[in-house]
Amino acid sequence: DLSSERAALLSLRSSVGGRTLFWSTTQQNPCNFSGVQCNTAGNHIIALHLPGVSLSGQIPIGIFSNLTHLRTISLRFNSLSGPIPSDIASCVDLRNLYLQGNNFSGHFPDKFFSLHDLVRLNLAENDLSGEISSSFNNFTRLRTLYLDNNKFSGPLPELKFDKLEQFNVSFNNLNGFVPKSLQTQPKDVFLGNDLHGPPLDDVHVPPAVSVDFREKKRKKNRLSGGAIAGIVIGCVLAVVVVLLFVFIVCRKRSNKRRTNATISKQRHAEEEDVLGEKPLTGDGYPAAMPALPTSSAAAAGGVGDASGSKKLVFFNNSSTIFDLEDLLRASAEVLGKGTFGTAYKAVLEGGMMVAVKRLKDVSVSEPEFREKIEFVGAMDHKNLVPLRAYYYSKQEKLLVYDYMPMGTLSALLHGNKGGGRSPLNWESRLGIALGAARGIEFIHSHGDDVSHGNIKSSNVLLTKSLEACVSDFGLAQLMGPSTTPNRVAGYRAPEVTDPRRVSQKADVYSFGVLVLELLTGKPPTHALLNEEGVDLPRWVQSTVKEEWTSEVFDLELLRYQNVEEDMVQLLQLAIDCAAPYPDNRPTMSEVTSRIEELHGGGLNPDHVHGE
Ligand SMILES: Nc1ncnc2c1ncn2[C@@H]1O[C@H](COP(=O)(O)OP(=O)(O)OP(=O)(O)O)[C@@H](O)[C@H]1O
Repeated sequence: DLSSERAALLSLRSSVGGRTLFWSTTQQNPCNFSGVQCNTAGNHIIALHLPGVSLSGQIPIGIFSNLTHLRTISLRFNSLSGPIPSDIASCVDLRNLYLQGNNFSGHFPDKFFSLHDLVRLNLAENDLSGEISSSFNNFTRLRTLYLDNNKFSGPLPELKFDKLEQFNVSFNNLNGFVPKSLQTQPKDVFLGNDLHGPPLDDVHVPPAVSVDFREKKRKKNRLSGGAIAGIVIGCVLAVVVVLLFVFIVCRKRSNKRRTNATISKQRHAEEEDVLGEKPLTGDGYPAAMPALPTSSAAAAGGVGDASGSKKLVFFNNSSTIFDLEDLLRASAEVLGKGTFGTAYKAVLEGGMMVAVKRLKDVSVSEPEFREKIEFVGAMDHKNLVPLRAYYYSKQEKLLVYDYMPMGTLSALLHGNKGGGRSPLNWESRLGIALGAARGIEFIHSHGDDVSHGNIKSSNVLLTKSLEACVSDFGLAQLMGPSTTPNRVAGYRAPEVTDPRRVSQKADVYSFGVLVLELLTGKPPTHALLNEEGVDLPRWVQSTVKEEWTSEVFDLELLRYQNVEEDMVQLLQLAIDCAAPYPDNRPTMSEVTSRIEELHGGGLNPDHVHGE
């Protein structure tokens, strides 16, 4: 008897913000609906979950007319009997109705056809009877329609749902032909009826067609003489280029060895840590870029251009040029220590701000470093943090990025939730997901083997207008095998064993976890210092199962009306991205276009402001 459990229910309800009446499926006590009364607080409940809790008997009339804000009703796998309560029709916002696995009988109530927002309807495994009405077409947003294993009879009407994803009418007493609109469904969903026509009848393919097809395929696979010649010439040229490169590198090395022999002593004395490790001040910040070298010290070693002086090397896309001395004169503060070294914010004399990353443990040779960093610097996209310049000397490797004033997504999501922090609204979160997706897609567009390798919320930085920019691209490949990125455990795809070799599909997995983090407001395992976090993909899967409900979403998001459907779609995309098998994950360009659809189609300015 639920009324005797009221205290437990109340405490459960308050733990989820007073909006969800949730009865755990592990609840063993048999209970029924007699004596359940809803007070005014009940009016705010938006989801009623009572799956598999041995509810039996008929649901008394009037329960649902007191719960008119319900969006989800789940009474699956109980022993409820009698007609489907018609007062469910008073829940005008209803999206999900799961009554599967009970003994409901009688007709599907006509009153329900006014529930225009219904998205998931699961009536499978009951004793429902009567004809399937063409009024089901009123559910224009329907994605799931499960009517299987009932006693529905008569013909199947034309059912046209633009967004239908799940459909099943098998094992009823239906007869006649499968209507045209449903002929694209798989055979299984119609079995166990007296139905005819495609897809139930096999379609015979004449052999001539398949022969033609094979012939075409063979032709397609054959290479023309010109193409073969092109490939041979290309290969020869590639070999010549490689040999030339090896020759130049060898010559350079032998020259360098000779020069080193004469000046090495003097250089070793002078060449020093450009920045030096200066002790931090009491509040954790040094007053300026530590240990500024004089220009003569700077000139003593390192990069060496034609004139022999140390220089910052700028990339083409940089509009503002400053030199190493300007940078070293700048006032600076530590932004944080990452896997690859320490990041500083430097304010140059004119007021320009840059973020300087001082790399440690670079394992690759100088030419390899330059080649890799030039590749990174050439990446120019509005959703990547621009790498403006780099500096290379034996002792010191610096990377100069644009400074991103709003900091990281991680800090914004999990930073101080107390006063002074403005919550991220739905529009911003969707925009951030889209920006990050576009940035990663751009990286992937440079070749099948080009990936980011370290996607996480602390590597997504934000502009003042909350535009997302992905950072740290290409750094993992510069480091030795002992450098393992910090706090990535929760983001790393299960198949990744070497953090320096992360496939594009593994980036997609990490991106999926990042989107789950955006939607749930929860950090994944070990994403934050000293915090456990959760295995986000598993947690979301276990909470959501088949029931698309609001419970997984960040409480801050629940205040936004009418975007739940979009949130559910983004959640589904994130779950797809975090599929355990890489082949089941979408590509980044598929991901981007799915988010673009939501961004373009779903966002109504009226919906993004709170209640
Ligand atoms: N371009 C930037 N603009 C503003 N802040 C930045 C910038 N780059 C880094 N930061 C800040 O510096 C901190 C340290 O960054 P860094 O990239 O070195 O480490 P991380 O992202 O925390 O970890 P990892 O190195 O494993 O990716 C970040 O948390 C961020 O707050």
